[in-house]
Amino acid sequence: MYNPNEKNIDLVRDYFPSYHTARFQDQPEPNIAVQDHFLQVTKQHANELTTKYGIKVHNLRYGGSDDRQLVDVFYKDEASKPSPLFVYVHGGYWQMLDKSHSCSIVAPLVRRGYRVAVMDYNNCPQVTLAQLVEQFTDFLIWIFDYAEQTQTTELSFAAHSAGGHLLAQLLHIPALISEERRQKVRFLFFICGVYDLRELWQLEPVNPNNIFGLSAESAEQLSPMLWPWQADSSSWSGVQSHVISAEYESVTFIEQSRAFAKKLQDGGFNVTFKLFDKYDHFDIIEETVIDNSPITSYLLERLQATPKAPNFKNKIRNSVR
Ligand SMILES: N[C@@H](CC(=O)c1ccccc1NC=O)C(=O)O
Repeated sequence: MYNPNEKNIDLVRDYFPSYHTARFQDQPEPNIAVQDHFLQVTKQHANELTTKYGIKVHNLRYGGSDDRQLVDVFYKDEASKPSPLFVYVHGGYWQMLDKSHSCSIVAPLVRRGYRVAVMDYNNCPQVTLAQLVEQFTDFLIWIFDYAEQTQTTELSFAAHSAGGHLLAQLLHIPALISEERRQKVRFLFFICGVYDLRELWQLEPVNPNNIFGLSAESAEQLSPMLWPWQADSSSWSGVQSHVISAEYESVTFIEQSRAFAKKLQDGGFNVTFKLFDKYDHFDIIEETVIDNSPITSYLLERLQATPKAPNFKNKIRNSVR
């Protein structure tokens, strides 16, 4: 947990998920091997969507003109058929990875009738973290517009690592998303995220030359862990959040997820916390490509539960009157 008096020399290690894998222990540098493997297999998953599985894709743009404010929407039949939409936000400490490493989850969901939007964003230092967060909120507005235009029945989001920090914006910004739009949202999956920037922004290996453009003050302002969550949770009562962590993560990462879930819960949100055995920061995403892996089974079981009845609360209230 955040402790300004902590002089732990291993703090950097705590903020480098690759050091906590239990795989590749026969390699000279397991932390390098695990990241290389992640890049290689996730890229393969992306390539196979069109070449092996015949999944179609629309390449769209949510902002900018020649930068990375891009979204790929994957689908089986028609892009605008009434269907649920699932959005994936990748991680990479706001400075690495792109949508070509972010498609592992696509095939299992498209097979089940989902459209899956994989979004890209400008990384630091091209933008500061504050600018990136602003561009991410542009994306959120865009995706709700898109959902309306394409007969989306319901909307769910998953985000990995630094992407979880970005996704927290959805629940936070008052009036960003209207009541009516909020009712379209069903599930948020926060997978191995970071929610407190107070330590990490000061670590040179994580934030070299302060490419995030943060100060002590802005790091606090941009930390979901410190936001006043009570403010508008009632308008999100139809949304279920699942905060997920993994056994082979640092204690710091596991505790950030646990504490974030607690914050949401104390703020009145519907939330669960789950710690997956055996996964590390990377294979928990790699295995989303497998239909019956523990992580995909978990996601599908929740996504495929009975849809919520519209205005369910009102109906109950009316019936007891
Ligand atoms: N350099 C980091 C890499 C990293 O943090 C990372 C890699 C892929 C996906 C997410 C990551 N972390 C947070 O977004 C490490 O060694 O673990």
